[in-house]
Amino acid sequence: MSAFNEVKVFVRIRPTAQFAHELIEYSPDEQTVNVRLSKKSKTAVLNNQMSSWCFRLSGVLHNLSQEEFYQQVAHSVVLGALEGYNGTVMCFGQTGAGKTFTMTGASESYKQRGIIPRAIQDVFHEIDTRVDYSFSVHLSFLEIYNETLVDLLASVKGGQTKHCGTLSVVEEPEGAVSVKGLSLHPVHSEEEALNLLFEGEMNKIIGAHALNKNSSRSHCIFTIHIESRSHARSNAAYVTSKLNLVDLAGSERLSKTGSEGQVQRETLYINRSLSFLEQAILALADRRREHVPFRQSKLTHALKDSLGGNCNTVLVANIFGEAAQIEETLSTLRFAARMKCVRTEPAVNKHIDPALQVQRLQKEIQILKQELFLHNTLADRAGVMYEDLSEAQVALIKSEVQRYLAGTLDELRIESVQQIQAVFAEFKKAFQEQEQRLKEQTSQKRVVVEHTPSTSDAKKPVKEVVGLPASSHQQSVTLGRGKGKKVKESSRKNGHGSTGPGKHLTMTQSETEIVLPPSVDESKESANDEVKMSDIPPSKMEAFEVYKSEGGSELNRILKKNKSVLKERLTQVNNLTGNINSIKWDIDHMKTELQLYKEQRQGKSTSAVGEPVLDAAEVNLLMKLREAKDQYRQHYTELLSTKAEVQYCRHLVDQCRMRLFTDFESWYNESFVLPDEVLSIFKDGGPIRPGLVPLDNDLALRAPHGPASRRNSMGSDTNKPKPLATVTPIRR
Ligand SMILES: Nc1ncnc2c1ncn2[C@@H]1O[C@H](COP(=O)(O)OP(=O)(O)OP(=O)(O)O)[C@@H](O)[C@H]1O
Repeated sequence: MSAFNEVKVFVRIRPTAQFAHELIEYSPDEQTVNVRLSKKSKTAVLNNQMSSWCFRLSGVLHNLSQEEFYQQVAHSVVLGALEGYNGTVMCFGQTGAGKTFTMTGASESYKQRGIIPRAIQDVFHEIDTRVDYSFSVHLSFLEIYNETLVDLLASVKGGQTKHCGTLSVVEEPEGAVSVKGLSLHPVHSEEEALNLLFEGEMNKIIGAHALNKNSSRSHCIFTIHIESRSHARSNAAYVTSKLNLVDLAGSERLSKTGSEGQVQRETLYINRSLSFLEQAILALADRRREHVPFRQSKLTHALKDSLGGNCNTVLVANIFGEAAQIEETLSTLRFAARMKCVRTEPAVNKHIDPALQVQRLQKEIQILKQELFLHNTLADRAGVMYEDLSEAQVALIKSEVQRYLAGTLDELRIESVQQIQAVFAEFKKAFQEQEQRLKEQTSQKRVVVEHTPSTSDAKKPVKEVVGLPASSHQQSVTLGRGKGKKVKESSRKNGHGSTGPGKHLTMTQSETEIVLPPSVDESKESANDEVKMSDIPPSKMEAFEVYKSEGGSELNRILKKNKSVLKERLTQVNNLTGNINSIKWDIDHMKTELQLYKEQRQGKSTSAVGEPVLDAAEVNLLMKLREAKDQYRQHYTELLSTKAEVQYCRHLVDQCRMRLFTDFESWYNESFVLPDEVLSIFKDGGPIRPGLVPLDNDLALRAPHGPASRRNSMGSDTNKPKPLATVTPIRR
């Protein structure tokens, strides 16, 4: 079935010997009905221009047996219901046109049985063939009489109903509707279901009528509720559906039927509810309409999900074929044509059984745990636990986190997700406690006095004082632009008591005065400081220059010194390399010359013991060669040692630079970025302690000798050195 379906609309013409062929014509394709009203027609109330209508429908069914009619109209809807699609088959039309005959059939003949008994038979027949599924079927039978909901099976035992009292239509999630209080009767066979149908039929309200001696005076909705589950073991999903078989009360004209009293009252109700049904259909057919007035009557409300929901809907328009009824026939066909424009969106009603789903998931967890155990065993982590942590384990994690935050524990051992969660929970708790403490401290310490400046005060600078005695405000504070981010004490700015970069910044007015009672420490620290304020923090470049000349001057001096030592050592390396290469060249040259001497001497002068006799020039050359080799070794050793020094110097320069940057960042954040509340946490002490770190004199390159031992004391060198000049090794 497609995503969107048009409602299928069939016309059924009640057989008659006086069929008005001159007025009603249906085409051979059996999908079109033409209605003509001639001027001569007694009942014609329409003008000449509007005397002919053509209605295109899903089928015009005339002289069809009940079986043929069922197969064409209802069989596919019944099959859909067994698949999980809701279905509705509804008969509409004039009193006596054959709605009940179509829906229930003639009681005197089995062959003449209508859609409901055939649908029941179809359902149970299909259930028998679908052996892979288990089905449960329930029935309900609702009557709407004079806008009152009546349970036609209320008197039957064994029904299930969740609510007692008056029946009411209730809306369920996703646009479905149900009738609260309506009894649902489980049925296991066609016979059981038919018995309930007959029982309900007996309770229907029927009255004698001019056009029908057994006229239905109410709307009746017979519903087959189907639930099916696959026999596949682990399948927690199941589908449900409702098959609504609706026999509407007949539309009629009071004037025509001459009804009086009770029947007249019923007729008024019937006509009113059918008129609301038409309005709902009109709204549904017009796709631009957002609101559909379903709640105007019990009938439209009860049929809400059948008309505009996820349902396969079929309308049977029952008409007379006689000339006398042509106006009602026209009106029924108009309704049918509108209904054909309504679209529904059939969808299978899938559900998940929570109990089965839990069982399935538990089994899955079990398997996953086994797999995890196997994996951990193979990865040598067999001891890792995945169960909930015990109180003792939680307490241990808590103490470890506290030690970690206090800095007495370097690492937290994490082996499972449970642990991670517990650790994070502890972190969160610690953070919240700290925050709470902070709030309490702030509320105790801070007294904010809002001050609205008088006209005369408006142009004067207004003061903001942080932690200073009231008497010292005026001398100690100059104000920023008002919306300024921070006001910092200069002692914090430079970290070593000197004036920070605040002095470079613009000072203007603020509009509030905040007076704080001083703490002892704060008053001590700030009493002599001139506080300068700015609304925008200085650029980092600018601030860095200031920092290097003030708070970070000592570190900067050491860095510069280290750099110059490094430069000196690099020059030495380059000089030594040059020397070594030139000695090597000399050595090679001398070796070539000696080789020549050796060749010239070949077979000539030898001593008494057979050794070659060297001349003075050759001896001289040999001595020079030895000297050059000694020199080479000496320079080479020196080069190695200088290179080691270069490495070490480079390491220290990098460390100095890092330290300068880190300290600058802390100083910058404390001076311009971090809120006072955070800074006060640091002041009060605690595990977190960013900020200025005392200078470490070990970073100074006082005596760059013995590089190996110093390098060890500084830890491993992770920075890559620049390549130095290379030397050519000599063969010894
Ligand atoms: N297609 C048909 N073939 C044979 N008989 C029919 C057919 N349609 C209707 N009838 C007969 O017409 C009479 C009236 O039909 P029916 O009771 O079904 O009308 P109705 O539309 O339900 O009327 P009401 O709205 O008053 O209940 C019945 O006796 C019924 O057997």
